Amino acid sequence: MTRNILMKNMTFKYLSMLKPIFKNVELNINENWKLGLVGRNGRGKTTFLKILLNELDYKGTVQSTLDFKYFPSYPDSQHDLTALEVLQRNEPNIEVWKIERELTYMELSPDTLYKKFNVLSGGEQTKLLLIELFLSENSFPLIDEPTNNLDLLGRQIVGQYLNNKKGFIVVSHDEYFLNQFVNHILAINKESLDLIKGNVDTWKTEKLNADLLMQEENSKLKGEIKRLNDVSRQVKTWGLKRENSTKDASGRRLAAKQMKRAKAIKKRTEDFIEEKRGLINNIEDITELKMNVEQPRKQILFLRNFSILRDGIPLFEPINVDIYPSERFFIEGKNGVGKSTLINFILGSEQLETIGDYEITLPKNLSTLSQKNQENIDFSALMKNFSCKEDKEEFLHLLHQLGIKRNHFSDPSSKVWSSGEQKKVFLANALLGKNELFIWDEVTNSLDIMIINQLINAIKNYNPTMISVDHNDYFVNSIATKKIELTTFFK
Ligand SMILES: Nc1ncnc2c1ncn2[C@@H]1O[C@H](COP(=O)(O)OP(=O)(O)OP(=O)(O)O)[C@@H](O)[C@H]1O
Repeated sequence: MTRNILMKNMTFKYLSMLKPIFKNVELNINENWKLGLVGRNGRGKTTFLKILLNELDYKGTVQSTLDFKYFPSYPDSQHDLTALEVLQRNEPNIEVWKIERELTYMELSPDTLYKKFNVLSGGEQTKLLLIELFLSENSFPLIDEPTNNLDLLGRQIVGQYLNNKKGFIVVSHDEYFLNQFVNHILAINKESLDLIKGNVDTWKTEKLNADLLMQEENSKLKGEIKRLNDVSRQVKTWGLKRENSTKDASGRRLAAKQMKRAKAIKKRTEDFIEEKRGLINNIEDITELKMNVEQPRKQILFLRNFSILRDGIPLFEPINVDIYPSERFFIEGKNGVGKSTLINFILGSEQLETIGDYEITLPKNLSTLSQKNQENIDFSALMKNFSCKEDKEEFLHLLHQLGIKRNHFSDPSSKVWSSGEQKKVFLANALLGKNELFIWDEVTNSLDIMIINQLINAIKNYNPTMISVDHNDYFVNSIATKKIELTTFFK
């Protein structure tokens, strides 16, 4: 007998919020589905998973006998466990050969198991934690944004891995990744939830058609609202006129009747708007993002037969690179090949031994964005850091363009920000002021596809000079003018 997740009339609201994130949700999810959970930043994807894990106080019912397991669940770094110990923490009796088999599917070497988990790369840790989810047969994995530490190849391997499993929910903004394995989509829209059979493309086509219909419906609704408002105003004016011009009792009665009618029409208009609000608001809107860009005056980067040495050994095969103003240069290569190290070297933040020749001319006004999405942003410190009121205003304005409303920011420290919202704070910070060079490491991580599109349009419009690393193929191919693939020195 297959088991299900059954939601009935489920409503949930965080205390600090005015509106509920979920209202009267009715869902029936089958345990065998490979379900992609999608939706814009801050819509409530992680919240949905927390509801399934029974960590939040919702109204209504959520029934399931499934044993939910959440990703990522990193081990406490103080315990200094080996990868094998991490994988056996919930399944102490599992045989090692079974774990090794999973490692092969993930293209990890068996000796990874005997290394300390803490020293492994982000991509390796992700793969191991995903393997852990599927070790116990009865568990139902809830996988929250697994791609952040994975390069393109890693995303393909994990995609294939998940394709061979069944029964899980995955949250991701990477559509290519999801399309490798999902067979159902649950989309959190502005005002509704869509549950469909198919992959992200199926859902997008259906959503596009629904949006087109809704746009038509919307203009009809707006016309109807205008007509009702006009009628109500007209009847009120007549009533007022009559009230002022008549002295006899029957005239006054008629005037009072007309005023009553005007009020009734007004009430009807308001009820109508309230009833249709969901329809009117469900279409996604997006504003234009502005960038303040100046071109550097000189060549930025000159590398000849260049590589960085670690313990006297080149990290990657020597490279030759020239970067000129208005070029957008992307550094590619597998996890761990040295992309971030190269960026840190260019920025001068790490003193490293090198081979070959190099010349780096960094302009004065530099925008940087680092790979780590820092947890628990200290908002009060951030706000204090603004040297003037104008900067703070510009920052809030940029956040607004990225879809974070001012009232969301009124008491920022009282909230737990979603990963995408946190990323937007860093992005807004990186967009402040006029910049000549943008050095961005993994800007697209955690951002939803609409924000990525907004960023692509801004970059195409304002033509900034960039040096960047990113694993989102769509983003890179849309804006890169030059790319280099770093390859490991020892194959
Ligand atoms: N404990 C909390 N208290 C108040 N607000 C919260 C809390 N946790 C999350 N939120 C808010 O609830 C909303 C939904 O958050 P959630 O993390 O579920 O979004 P998400 O869809 O997973 O976003 P992302 O795509 O950015 O990861 C966000 O606006 C977030 O700021």
